[in-house]
Amino acid sequence: MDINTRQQDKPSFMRALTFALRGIVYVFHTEANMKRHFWLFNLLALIELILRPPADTVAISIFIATCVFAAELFNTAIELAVDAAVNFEYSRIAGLAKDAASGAVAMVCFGSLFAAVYILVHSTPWRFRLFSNVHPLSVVILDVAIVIVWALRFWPMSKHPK
Ligand SMILES: Nc1ncnc2c1ncn2[C@@H]1O[C@H](COP(=O)(O)OP(=O)(O)OP(=O)(O)O)[C@@H](O)[C@H]1O
Repeated sequence: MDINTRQQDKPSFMRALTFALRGIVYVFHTEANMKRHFWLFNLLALIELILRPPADTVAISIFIATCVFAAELFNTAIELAVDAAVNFEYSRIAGLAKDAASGAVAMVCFGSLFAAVYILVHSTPWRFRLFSNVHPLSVVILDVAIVIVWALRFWPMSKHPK
């Protein structure tokens, strides 16, 4: 079956968005590393809600977190494509392709550690600001990001067409 047949009644932007969301939800449900990234994102959000850095720092940290999610999505896409291409047979090149894809995720995670250290240093002196009204825009950004990421993580996984 043509993969576009099922959703041709929707406008192309909505169709593309539906496919993208389906891919994200699939990876959140199936990849152990993506679930780890999800909990690390929650830890980051909680620390930022407590230390309350300025909104520009929060926005950049959320962007970096989405880069980690995106890297894991690319990694999974490459793994699936490689498995489909070699039909789960052993292939040295297939193995190398998967190693390189995992390396990309490791690189982004490594880079994000520097950002985490920067945020922690930048937020000194550390004060417990969870219930304060310091930097209210930071709270708005974090709340919106948390709601979106939780929705993507726990959205029910749809069945893929064969
Ligand atoms: N078809 C294959 N041929 C040769 N080596 C492979 C093949 N499939 C996987 N490998 C090797 O096993 C490793 C793990 O592959 P696997 O598909 O299990 O990924 P994974 O454990 O889900 O990785 P990740 O933790 O990055 O999601 C690869 O990095 C590669 O070195």
